[in-house]
Amino acid sequence: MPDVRVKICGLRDSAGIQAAADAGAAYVGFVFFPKSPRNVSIADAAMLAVQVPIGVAKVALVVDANDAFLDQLTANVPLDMIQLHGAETPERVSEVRAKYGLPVMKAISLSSPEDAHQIDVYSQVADQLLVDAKPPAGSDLPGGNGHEWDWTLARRKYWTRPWMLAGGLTPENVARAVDLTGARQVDVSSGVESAKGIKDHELIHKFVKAAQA
Ligand SMILES: O=C(O)c1ccccc1N[C@@H]1O[C@H](COP(=O)(O)O)[C@@H](O)[C@H]1O
Repeated sequence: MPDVRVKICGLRDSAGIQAAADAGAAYVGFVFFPKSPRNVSIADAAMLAVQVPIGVAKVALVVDANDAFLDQLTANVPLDMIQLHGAETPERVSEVRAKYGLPVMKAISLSSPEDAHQIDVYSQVADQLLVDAKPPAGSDLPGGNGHEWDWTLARRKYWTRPWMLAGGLTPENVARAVDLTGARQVDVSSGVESAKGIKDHELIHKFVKAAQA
């Protein structure tokens, strides 16, 4: 069985990128959402993206971004994937995919078995899915809240698109989450931070090791 592929999201500096790559991450994520403590500017991301080693995919996370922003982003930052983490409709997913010629990963939050219907809908249009927690009440962020959820909703699902498990994962619980769900890809942000927006390199290493144990 190949290793579980890990995405370290919300990187903001060269050292964090190096730590993720050294640990064996398959993806690194840059967050473009001003309300997030992990927000990066297009200029900073352009500088960071060229430092990402070949073989590690660079993912831009955006939330209901318009074309003007995506035009600027894709013109300036060499990317491998766009992650849509807002309320983008299936039509918008198709549009972004066609216009920018990059694979699109659509985030879907699950809090009940009925939400799984969204998986079928977005599987028709997205290249990958990211299955995440519903944000806790009062949060300004649609993701990145470190909120553990009922992973049994994603238990042993043979969805037709590649998918990533996210939401409240940590070095301590990721092995259990992988075991429970059968996820072959996992995504983390808060669980590898020492404070909001500050990545901890040791936690990054521990997380990748635990995910692949
Ligand atoms: O990380 C953020 O700040 C963020 C902001 C807006 C939308 C999504 C965001 N993060 C994504 O959510 C998952 C789960 O985060 P966590 O591990 O529970 O903190 C993260 O991996 C990002 O893909």
